[in-house]
Amino acid sequence: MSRLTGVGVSSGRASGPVVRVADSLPEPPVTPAPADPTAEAARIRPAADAVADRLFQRAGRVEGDAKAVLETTAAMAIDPALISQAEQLVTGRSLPAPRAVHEAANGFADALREAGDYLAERARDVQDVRDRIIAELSGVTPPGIPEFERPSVLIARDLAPADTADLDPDLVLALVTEEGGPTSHTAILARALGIPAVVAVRGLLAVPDLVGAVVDGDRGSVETSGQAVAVQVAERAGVGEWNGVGATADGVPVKVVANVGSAADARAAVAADAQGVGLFRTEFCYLGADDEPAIETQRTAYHEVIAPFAGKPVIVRTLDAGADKPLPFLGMGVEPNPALGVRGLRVAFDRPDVLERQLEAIVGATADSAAEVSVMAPMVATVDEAAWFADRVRAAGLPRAGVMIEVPAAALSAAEILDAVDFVSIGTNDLAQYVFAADRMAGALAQLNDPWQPALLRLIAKVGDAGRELDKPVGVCGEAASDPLLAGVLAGLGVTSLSMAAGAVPAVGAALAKHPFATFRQAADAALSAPTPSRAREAVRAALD
Ligand SMILES: C=C(OP(=O)(O)O)C(=O)O
Ligand SMILES: [Mg+2]
Repeated sequence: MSRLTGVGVSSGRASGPVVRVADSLPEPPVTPAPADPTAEAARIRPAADAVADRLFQRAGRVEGDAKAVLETTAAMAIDPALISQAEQLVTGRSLPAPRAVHEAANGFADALREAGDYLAERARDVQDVRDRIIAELSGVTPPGIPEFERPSVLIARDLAPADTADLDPDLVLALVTEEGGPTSHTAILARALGIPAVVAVRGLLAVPDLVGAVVDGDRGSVETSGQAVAVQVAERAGVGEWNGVGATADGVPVKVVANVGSAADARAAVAADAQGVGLFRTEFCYLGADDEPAIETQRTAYHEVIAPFAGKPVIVRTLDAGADKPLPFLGMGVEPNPALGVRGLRVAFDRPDVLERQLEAIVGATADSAAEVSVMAPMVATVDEAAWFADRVRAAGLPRAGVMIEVPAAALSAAEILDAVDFVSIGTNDLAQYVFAADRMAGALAQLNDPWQPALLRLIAKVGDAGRELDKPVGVCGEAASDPLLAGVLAGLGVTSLSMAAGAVPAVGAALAKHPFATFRQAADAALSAPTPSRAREAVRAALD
């Protein structure tokens, strides 16, 4: 046995035989040039249609988040822009169809990667669609998860949502990936299934004769073996039952709400019984647009997302763009250090007109729905910025204004900021990045971006204390909220709502219902005084056992 380490992103221990997900297809060659480029180009659309049909068929057999994931991937496969670009590469540059799809899709994936953060993770989905269409064109089996014959540990470079959407949880003992980080799809999926997972395990795929593995999601370790390893499931968290009302066992309310970015996400959130929306990322409405979308276009797009939540809270986040998530119409130059540059609310200081038009569209979408809409700003650093934003929101006629706490300075001024706004929501993805000076997308720094880092939890505690003092809501809408073991800790730290991908909603709701509030307070104290993330996890497990 040899021991590898990575970042534990879902608790528990399990061991068993290994099933390895095939890597991406090899890069298709640039030659030979097709004899009839028009006929070659005409092969692309039917291949994309066939891929989409299969994904839609799979979507028809499942519900909720899995359905939304498969439908979104299917829609990506038949994206007219992707298909027509690939067709043009065949007719214009005489590339074989598989190569043309490869290049066109890579262009899209690069644009998403440049868009940074959350959108960068979508690049993986485009690659997945690319490989499916290429496999269809080439008549080979698409890469992805092979059929499981028995319960196994799934090993992969990284996992795409469409690979795993309809995975049978009874057959997957644990997930281990060489790439990915605490906010990756693998992490979200494993927590939703209640199975252990370790990501960013460097050297995993280079292990020769990997037959069995022992996975420890708490310690972030994987023992690999060339021999068969018996199936054993120790401390599998399981998902448990949830009645749809977020509360501790003794009835202290902690709202369990969803992160959404599209109408499909909103449908998945409703299907998962989310109590509302804690983060609506509106960037999607602007993506790929050369010009700023008209107010009416925005209003319609927002309405589609907000409307399903009649009588429920929906927090709409204003545009989170900048040099790291560039939008052509903002005309922002290249910055040497974009994560620290003019991004989020900072863009609105230069372009208040863009914010004003967005607020007008949100007011319209709110009027068209029966949801309880609030608005919040990303990337706020000071009390003055928070007050500036709240003034504009109220002047636009919206009843509730909040800000995200994702810059350490804002966490340290939480009480003063909460005084100026109606609520705050902690963005743990960025807060971790800025507290540890560690790019959230850098796999090599995944351990620093672990939300169990005690230094991060101490900052969250400061914000929770401020919320209690001022009796105002404090949410968490970063990926930390989707970890069921961490959920109770966050509640104990004073967090009053947790917002996450729809798939994580039932597991988090069930975890909150397992213990009374006082137990979560004790667990939170134990996590705060732990020296390392793995010791924090162990201490919390002990407190909750
Ligand atoms: C929720 C967050 O915002 P985003 O992931 O969109 O940057 C965060 O930073 O935690
Ligand atoms: Mg953020």
